[in-house]
Amino acid sequence: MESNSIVLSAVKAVASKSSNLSRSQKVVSISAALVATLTYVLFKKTTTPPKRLQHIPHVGYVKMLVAFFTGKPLMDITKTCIDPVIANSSLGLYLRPSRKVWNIYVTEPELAKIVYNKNDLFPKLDLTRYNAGTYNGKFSARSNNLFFSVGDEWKRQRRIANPAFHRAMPISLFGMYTEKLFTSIAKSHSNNSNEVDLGGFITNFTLDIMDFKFNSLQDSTSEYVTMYEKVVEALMDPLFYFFPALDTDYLWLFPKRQQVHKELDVFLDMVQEIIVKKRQTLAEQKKLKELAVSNEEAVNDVETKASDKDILTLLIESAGEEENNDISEISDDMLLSNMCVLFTAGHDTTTAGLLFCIYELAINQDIQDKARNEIISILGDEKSDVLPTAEQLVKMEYLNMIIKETLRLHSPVAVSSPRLTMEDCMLGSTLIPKGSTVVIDAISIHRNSKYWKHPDVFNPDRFAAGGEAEKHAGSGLTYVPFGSGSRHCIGRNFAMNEQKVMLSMFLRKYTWTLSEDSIHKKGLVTKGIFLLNTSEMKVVLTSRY
Ligand code: HEM
Repeated sequence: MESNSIVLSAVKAVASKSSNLSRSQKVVSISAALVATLTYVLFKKTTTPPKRLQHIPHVGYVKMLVAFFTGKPLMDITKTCIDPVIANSSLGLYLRPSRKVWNIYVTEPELAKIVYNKNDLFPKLDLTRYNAGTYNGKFSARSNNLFFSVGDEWKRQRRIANPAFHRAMPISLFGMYTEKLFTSIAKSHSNNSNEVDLGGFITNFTLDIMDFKFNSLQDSTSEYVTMYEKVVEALMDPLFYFFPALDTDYLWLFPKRQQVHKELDVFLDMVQEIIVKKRQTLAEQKKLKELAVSNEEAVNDVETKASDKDILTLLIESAGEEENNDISEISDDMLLSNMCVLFTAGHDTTTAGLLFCIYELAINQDIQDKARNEIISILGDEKSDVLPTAEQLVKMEYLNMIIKETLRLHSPVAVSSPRLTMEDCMLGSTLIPKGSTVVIDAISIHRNSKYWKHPDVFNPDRFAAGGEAEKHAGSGLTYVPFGSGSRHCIGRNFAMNEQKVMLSMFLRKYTWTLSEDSIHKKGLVTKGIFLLNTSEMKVVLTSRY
């Protein structure tokens, strides 16, 4: 029945039964009936997918919302709300509610390949307009950065950023910060206990790698770190994410949130200051280099080696090259916007990858031993830290398989950003109407038992040469932790190398098991819905030297 006729029949029903009531009683009854009916109609409208999508099975709106707001781990939500829907459909698609729309989620590798590869038919949805004025909109959901831009602006952003990610890899920087990580871990358990919560340490390690002069490994209570932690918490707040109007038009109702907005302004000013200082340093280095151009040694003194350069330096330098400009002419605002997006895209994801890996190695001691043996065969077993070289990293095949398997089983980016359907089209056997939003469900693809044998089991051998993963060729995209197509993760190699350096040094330095009172004793507990992470990783560490 149409909404109008529901309301009319409700009013008629009340009017017919209220002939004995006084006029004011009648007004009250009819108003109450109207409010109740309108609420029902609105509820029905919100919780039911639109007609044009009703041929695709959907997950329960209320069930999802409750799970979301009660902070249930994504795997629990997947098992209780999503898996049953997928199991009862052969389409390889299902619907899931998002803020104002129902997104189409893709679970079949063949269909994922079409969506990722046909960028003209399924471009990334411009999310910035949904976030205008919100906390996320001020922080990173802006049209002048690589992650959120679309169309020609995105092409320009990608061209600018490409050299920063592909020309040089800061391998020595990763090793240097791993040594700092060891020092700060050693300081923390001088009290004879070997139990360490690695959550905070790894977070600080990956923050320092972004080299915002956070110096979090030395001072985990530094102003930047404290501010940044608050920023992340505020970004992930489900209430304001789901109802962005509360973050803008109705912000006056939430004094605490207003305070959080003010804190963000201070944080952004601090990052801006870092950018200004970095620019000054680079400009001074450039002048010194010009002065010393005839003197080989002096040039080497002023120039930072590519393998030691942090991401901000690389970004400023490659932007300067692309614009064919002096570096002082690149917009500060564009750098700020990109640095903010790299905080979440590059830092949280890698932290999660490392922590999930440490968890899997803690509960699979045989795999930990085998990985350590490989590392020792490459880096030796001296009783001191060894910083691996790029050539040595290539030889760490088993460690590579472990990282890949971790990213399959616990993909930190659980789902892709939404894509917009530009024309009515078929995805497999299903009609996708123009204007629908499509999302790749990496978690479900990675656990699809049609392709992955015993998908819930951690088994790095899947990624051995000639192993299960290779046999999927021709089955579409069965493995998408870094996305695919033109908008695949630009930081993929950066993240893989960062993890390899840290884990190889960590395996040489320590053995570890999961702590008895770890929250993960019965299985990995994650937080987040789109980006997965964990707040705690308590392990018992034994130093090997
Ligand atoms: C384990 C670590 C990482 C994982 C699992 C990961 C995953 C992903 C995924 C799945 C996408 C594509 C999203 C989509 O298609 O909607 C993506 C995009 C992106 N990632 Fe990563 N990422 C990681 C590390 C990094 C690092 C270290 C950086 C930078 C320092 C980075 C920067 C980006 C950027 C800028 C994009 C957007 C690219 C574009 O749209 O052109 N990521 N990442």
